[in-house]
Amino acid sequence: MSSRSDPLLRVENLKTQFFTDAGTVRAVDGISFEVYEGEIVGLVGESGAGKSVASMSLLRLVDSPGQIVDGEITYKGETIFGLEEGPDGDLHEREDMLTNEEVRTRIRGNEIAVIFQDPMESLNPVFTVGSQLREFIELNRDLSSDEARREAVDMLREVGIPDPAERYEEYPHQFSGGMRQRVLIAMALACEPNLIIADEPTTALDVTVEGQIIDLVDDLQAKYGTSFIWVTHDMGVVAEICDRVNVMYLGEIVEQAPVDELFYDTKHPYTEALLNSMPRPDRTVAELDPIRGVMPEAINPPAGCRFHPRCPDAREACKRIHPENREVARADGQPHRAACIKHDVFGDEYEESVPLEERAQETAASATDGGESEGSGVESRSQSGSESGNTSKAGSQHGGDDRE
Ligand SMILES: Nc1ncnc2c1ncn2[C@@H]1O[C@H](COP(=O)(O)OP(=O)(O)OP(=O)(O)O)[C@@H](O)[C@H]1O
Ligand code: NI
Repeated sequence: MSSRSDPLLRVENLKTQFFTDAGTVRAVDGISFEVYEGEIVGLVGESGAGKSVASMSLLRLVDSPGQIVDGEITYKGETIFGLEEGPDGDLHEREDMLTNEEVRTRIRGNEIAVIFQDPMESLNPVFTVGSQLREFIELNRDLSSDEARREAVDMLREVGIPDPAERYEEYPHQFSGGMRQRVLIAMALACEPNLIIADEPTTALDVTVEGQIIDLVDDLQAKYGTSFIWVTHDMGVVAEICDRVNVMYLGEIVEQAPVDELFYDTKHPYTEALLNSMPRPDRTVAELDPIRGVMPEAINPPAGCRFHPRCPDAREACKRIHPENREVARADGQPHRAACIKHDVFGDEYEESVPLEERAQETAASATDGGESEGSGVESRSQSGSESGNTSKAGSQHGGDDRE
């Protein structure tokens, strides 16, 4: 991995929302992360966590009713997205922000390419695979048609398509799912981008083919030094391919660490739960421990820590303190960040707080007792008026609607 100079891509406090009839969906709610040259950065989390919306936001590909409402996206020092406060006090797009035209012609494809889960959405069924690849190269790379054709065949070979000159003449439906995904990788690589965003590119494939594609990406990454953002819900894939990982939950990054750290020194209970629910060769299916409950809607996230209703470690304080992401450890000179108040850097409110599970049991016990006291509930109420950590608006807006 390259040295930690300037990151290739820097995302700061990115927020993307959908304005729907049912309300505002806070799909991406203040995430920050970096991608350095030559590294594969994972974006992992359950369905609905905001991984795809985050990825699309990076290229300003979010469609109405969606909109990036805050934050900054910088690529090689250029502002893909940025806001500043105007004289009227409102936020405006910054002057140095690239225009739509600039993003489309200079950034997309050439600098940052995208690979999606479903290749059929990106390939046109009525043209041959080769002609589509050739045209793409021709358009983006100032090559003659013949040169582009040669390049296209080379690229097909490069991504492991056997008999590339013959397969060049075939249509997308004549390719298997794995082969089509290889074509998309060829297309993404064709303009020699510095960064490829891959959104669950192997999810629809069977495990063997998935493994082959991952090996291919690993090889190509080593050869071309391309950086990747790899979106997946699968911790196994993360372990295989990523250098650093961002774990997303309900629009937020709750843990951020180099991959080995994430697995062997897990700092966030959600990451822990994801790891425990992952099939592993050393465990039987019966030992799998699915994450309890389902992720709530991004339209009305729980107050406090968004994971607290499902968290085995949750305490009373977790219901009201919305923890931002803080550095809780360092690994090989890199930060290990987590958004969980059980860590010392968040102070001792967690330590002093009553575990939620215990409280529930006590309340149940005192109820059957005839309820002679309010039990530990009293204690929790005396802790009101918190000051720390409440930077989020979520707390006040949705306070208490998740109590029961
Ligand atoms: N066009 C849209 N209109 C309204 N809400 C949307 C739209 N697109 C996405 N969302 C919402 O944004 C949130 C994040 O969705 P996103 O697709 O980013 O999740 P994801 O992590 O990629 O999940 P998956 O693993 O299923 O792909 C979800 O609550 C989703 O319902
Ligand atoms: Ni997605």
